[in-house]
Amino acid sequence: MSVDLDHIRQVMEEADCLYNEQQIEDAIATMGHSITEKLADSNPLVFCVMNGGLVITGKLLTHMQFPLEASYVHATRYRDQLTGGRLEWKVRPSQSIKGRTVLIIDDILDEGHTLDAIIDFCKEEGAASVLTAVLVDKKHDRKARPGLKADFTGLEIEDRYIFGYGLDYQGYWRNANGIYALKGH
Ligand SMILES: O=P(O)(O)OC[C@H]1O[C@H](OP(=O)(O)OP(=O)(O)O)[C@H](O)[C@@H]1O
Ligand SMILES: Nc1nc2[nH]cnc2c(=O)[nH]1
Repeated sequence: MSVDLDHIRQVMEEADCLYNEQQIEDAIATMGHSITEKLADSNPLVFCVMNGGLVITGKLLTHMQFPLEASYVHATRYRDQLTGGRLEWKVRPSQSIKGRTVLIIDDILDEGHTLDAIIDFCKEEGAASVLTAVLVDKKHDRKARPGLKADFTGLEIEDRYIFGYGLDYQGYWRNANGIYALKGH
């Protein structure tokens, strides 16, 4: 499918900036501090959830100055759409997680089906403990489980379709250096 780059540019021009770069960087530093307090002595295995977790994971890792192993998993359920579908695993963890402390990092906890499925998988594989960190938590009452929260959350966000800092609009603008809401959504 060909992409209309004029449309992609127009989406950015019309979007509302909900958090700017400084606000996000401050939130990431605070998350890094909290994670360090909790996990510094646990030799964790840290998984980035591709693709959206790419930016937050890279930035967060530099605030985690203790021994850890970093890797990635790839799971998707939106596939360039504005609403989620069935979770598709593209890459499962490649190393053994049995007995390990696992930290899963993603860009957003929206309904939470993605994180829930990854948590379940890690537990089934015998992880000693599974913790989660997300840059943004979307405020609404459609969570996969009532009260579902990540262990570490950077920012709360209103119930709109957002992009930037790893989050995409039709595969674009993951590189935007702020968090933006799509006009009209
Ligand atoms: O809480 P949920 O409602 O499950 O949604 C959150 C997930 O949706 C996005 O992934 P997406 O499936 O769009 O893939 P991507 O990371 O490649 O953008 C995002 O990166 C999270 O992983
Ligand atoms: N880009 C993007 N991906 C999502 N995945 C789940 N919710 C969202 C959202 O608001 N924006």
